Amino acid sequence: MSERPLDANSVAVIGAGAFGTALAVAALQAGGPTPRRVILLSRRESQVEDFKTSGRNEDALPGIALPEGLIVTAEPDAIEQAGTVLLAVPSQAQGEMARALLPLIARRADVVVCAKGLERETGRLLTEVVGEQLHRDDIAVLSGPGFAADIARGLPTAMTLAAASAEQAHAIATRLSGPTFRLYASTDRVGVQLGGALKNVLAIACGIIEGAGLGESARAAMISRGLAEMSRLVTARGGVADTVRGLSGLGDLVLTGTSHQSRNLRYGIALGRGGAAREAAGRELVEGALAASVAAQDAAARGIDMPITQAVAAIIDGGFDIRAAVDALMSRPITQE
Ligand SMILES: NC(=O)c1ccc[n+]([C@@H]2O[C@H](COP(=O)([O-])OP(=O)(O)OC[C@H]3O[C@@H](n4cnc5c(N)ncnc54)[C@H](O)[C@@H]3O)[C@@H](O)[C@H]2O)c1
Ligand SMILES: O=P(O)(O)OC[C@H](O)CO
Repeated sequence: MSERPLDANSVAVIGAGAFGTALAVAALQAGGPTPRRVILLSRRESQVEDFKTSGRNEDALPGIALPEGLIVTAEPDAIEQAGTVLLAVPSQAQGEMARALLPLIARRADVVVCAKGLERETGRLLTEVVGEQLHRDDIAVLSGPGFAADIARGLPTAMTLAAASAEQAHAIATRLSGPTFRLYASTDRVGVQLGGALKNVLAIACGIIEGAGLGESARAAMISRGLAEMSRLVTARGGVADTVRGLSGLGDLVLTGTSHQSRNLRYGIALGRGGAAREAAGRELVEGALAASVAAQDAAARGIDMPITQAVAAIIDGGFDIRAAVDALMSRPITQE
């Protein structure tokens, strides 16, 4: 890690996809009257050139003009003095990205995971994966309901920032909150991350229900019972059950499970209409399709009942068709709510 002095007013966003670009816009606006230095690190020089000529990131956020003052670069050295580092690459790239940037990230910088998922091979939380690479145990996480396009357009959005201590969570949340982007502080990194990973799986289930024409009552049942599953895994992994009722659980599940802006929902709709799992995602990132099987395996290993997550995983793996999955869910023994 870099020993250089920190610039507390500087924010580096790693990954110039939809969410990274939106967070860079929010971070710039969060500065208020104090000029902020916000660096958006892309891995593609062509994207940097496009931004310089058009003032947009047309690949990631089509039609949205980005504010002046944003520094978009493909030069990793540019992040060296950043006081806050937001890792906005997909879940499975978080560890490798942290390893690559280790020499550049300042030792005292706040590092924030901004992806929703679990490590595919192990089921570990992304804060653990990144922490291992950076030799730290104080990696924070940002999660909750917020579409990148809404955030970048300046529509009102609220999300959760969870960190190892209440002081750190409050400091980062305050630093990144602005006129239209509001962060709530939490110390439940387990609950917040499991909420983000599992709501994607449950949004796929909502999509399957919609695509297969199973009705809105089924979707409401799925959201409630999905939340119950989420709560069981959160508790078993040492998180706080109440967290699932907040922005990172219920809030994000309602958003992702009902809005056609969601890639996870659209993927589920394609599956529900009979599409093959391999083709349903197209070229889009569908985090829930990666998280479903690892969450299902984790639940099974812990002896936790997560029938919806298990059904989604089995449908994606081709082990279950939708009719069989519905029959299996509806014929389970009657239990207490
Ligand atoms: N898009 C949203 O509305 C939104 C909102 C909240 C959270 N998220 C989360 O943010 C994460 C990123 O999503 P996104 O929507 O920005 O995706 P995206 O596909 O728009 O962008 C991903 C970016 O990461 C880069 N990237 C991909 N693989 C990489 C690798 N191996 N190494 C380095 N860079 C790599 C890509 O070039 C791209 O710029 C996901 O975990 C998602 O769940 C997204
Ligand atoms: O497009 P999705 O399904 O990845 O959802 C984006 C965000 O996670 C919504 O909060």
